[in-house]
Amino acid sequence: MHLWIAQLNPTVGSLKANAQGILTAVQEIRRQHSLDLLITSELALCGYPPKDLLLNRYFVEAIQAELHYLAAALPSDVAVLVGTVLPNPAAGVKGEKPLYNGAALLRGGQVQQVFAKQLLPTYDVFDECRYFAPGGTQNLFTLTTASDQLKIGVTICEDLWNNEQFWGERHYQRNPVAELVAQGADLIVNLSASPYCVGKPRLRQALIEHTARQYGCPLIYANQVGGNDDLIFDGSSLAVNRQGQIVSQAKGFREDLLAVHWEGGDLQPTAIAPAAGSEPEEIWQALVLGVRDYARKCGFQQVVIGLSGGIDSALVATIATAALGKEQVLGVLMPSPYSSDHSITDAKDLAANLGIATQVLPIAPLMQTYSEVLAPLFAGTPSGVAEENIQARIRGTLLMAIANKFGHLLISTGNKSELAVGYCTLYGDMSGGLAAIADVPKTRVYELCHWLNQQAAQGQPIPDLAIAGSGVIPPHILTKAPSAELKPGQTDQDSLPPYDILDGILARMIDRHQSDQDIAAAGYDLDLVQRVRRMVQRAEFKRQQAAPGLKITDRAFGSGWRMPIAAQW
Ligand SMILES: Nc1ncnc2c1ncn2[C@@H]1O[C@H](COP(=O)(O)OP(=O)(O)OC[C@H]2O[C@@H]([n+]3cccc(C(=O)O)c3)[C@H](O)[C@@H]2O)[C@@H](O)[C@H]1O
Ligand SMILES: Nc1ncnc2c1ncn2[C@@H]1O[C@H](COP(=O)(O)OP(=O)(O)OP(=O)(O)O)[C@@H](O)[C@H]1O
Ligand SMILES: NC(=O)CC[C@H](N)C(=O)O
Repeated sequence: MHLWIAQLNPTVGSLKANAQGILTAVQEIRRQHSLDLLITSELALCGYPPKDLLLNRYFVEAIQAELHYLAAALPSDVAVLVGTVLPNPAAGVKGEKPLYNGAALLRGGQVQQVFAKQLLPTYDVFDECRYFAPGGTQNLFTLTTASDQLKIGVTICEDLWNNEQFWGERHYQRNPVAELVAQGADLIVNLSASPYCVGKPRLRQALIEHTARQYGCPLIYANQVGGNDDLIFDGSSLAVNRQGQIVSQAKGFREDLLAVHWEGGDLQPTAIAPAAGSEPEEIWQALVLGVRDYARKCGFQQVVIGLSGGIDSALVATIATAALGKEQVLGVLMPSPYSSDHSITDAKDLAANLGIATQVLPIAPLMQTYSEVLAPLFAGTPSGVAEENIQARIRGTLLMAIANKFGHLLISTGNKSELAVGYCTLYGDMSGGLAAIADVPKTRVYELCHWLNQQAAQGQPIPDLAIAGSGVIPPHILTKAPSAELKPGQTDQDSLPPYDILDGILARMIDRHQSDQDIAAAGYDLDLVQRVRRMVQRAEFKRQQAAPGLKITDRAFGSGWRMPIAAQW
């Protein structure tokens, strides 16, 4: 039997385009191959996550209409299992939610059978209990072709994740995979929308291999690809046989159509994508996809970035160049009287390497005007953070003026370490529509830049990036001390602990939820840990006004981070 995975990049809400994508996939496969069943990702018709669009009755009705249109438009001899929202017939009874997160089997011009997700993730970035009711247990169907008959068990993303043997603990009462195997499934399929974070593709693969081995049941895993707001979906769909060996594997971070072949009672080897790259390569691909899709799906072609000659803006400009093309990126250099000479030369060297256009807008006259206007009010006070922040705010205003004038998207450059402790200026360097590296700790920023330069030096390809100059990040950007250059001789380490120490503390505090004592026990100074926690808590008001940031870690300051602001704990 010829089973296929459609690893597609839906835009949330673009129902017609998403349905057309599925139809085109069917046509493309059928031009050269046989196709018995096509499996899409979770909520492929409306895109994942649709969030509160689901509270709109007309949106839900439009999805149903599109589902029936798609069923009618498909060739009648092909079966398609499409991820979609379904009405819950028991809506309203004892407070039941009105919808299921489900899948519809389209065959013979109609919706032949429907299946509902049973385990609804409601943690981190997921909020499915807000919209959906958990499904029942009727999730099997039989696929019959001239040569074979196959009992297929349908699961949707989280349904696969409650594996007590794999995790060493149980997360839900029910285990949909075990139930389907007990009901006689020959094969489990999983329609997923599983967002990326560092290490997630490997974790998923291990879970899938383990599950297939544990139940002696082959498994097909179809994941969404693409960026949707803060989330990046890596795809990395795959199929494993009953021994848990990979038989088909799709590309990561790209759309792909993947053949999965069933014969002799098991899945047989077909297409294996090249092995996953290194961790920096994976993060690089995620960020490039995240920036590209955010811009594309919001309707932007060009972006503007403030280039300080520092490492953060250098990395962001490089990501944007790979995401959108060098002609689509404008770097703006805005020296102040406190800017070092190298802030200009390093930024220009970077722009030459990337082949992007630059503009220089000196900000001294504006600083002077601000100072004169504020002089009567500020008279007799020492110059301090307020004056320093004016520089950042002048730059933010100029960048937003350019964004407005030319219809560009302003990409802000703050990293996770700064955002965590509030080392950034509201309405200043925090201005912008997308915070590309907001979930990348400063030490990772360095690691990514070193990786880029290493790839270039060794003549190794960097996915999506064609370098115009001799290298990528000018070496001086990597070696100089990080500085906001808001007053003479300033460095980040005047206000913050060294970044390797700060990031070590932050990873334990934020990603791993450790107490100050736990962190101190790992070798960090308790006073410093407590100071960092205070900074993190105090900066919540800034984070809640920040542009959305692309999630690449286990715990990002985005939709999965919900902290009070006016709180003291
Ligand atoms: N809970 C709360 N809710 C709402 N608003 C609150 C607030 N707490 C303070 N505020 C307000 O926020 C103001 C403070 O925030 P803000 O004006 O942003 O400024 P602030 O945090 O005081 O200063 C910015 C810091 O970031 C550093 N910086 C700036 C720019 C770039 C970089 C870099 O390296 O990239 C570093 C800079 O050197 C300075 O240490 C307060 O004056 C107050 O008005
Ligand atoms: N002289 C400048 N010209 C243009 N943009 C600037 C300039 N200084 C700061 N910016 C913008 O403000 C952001 C914050 O920069 P700042 O130098 O204060 O801190 P940083 O976190 O070390 O960032 P970077 O490593 O990019 O310098 C920069 O990334 C850049 O987008
Ligand atoms: N959409 C989902 O159900 C995703 C939940 C799942 N644990 C994941 O991240 O892969």
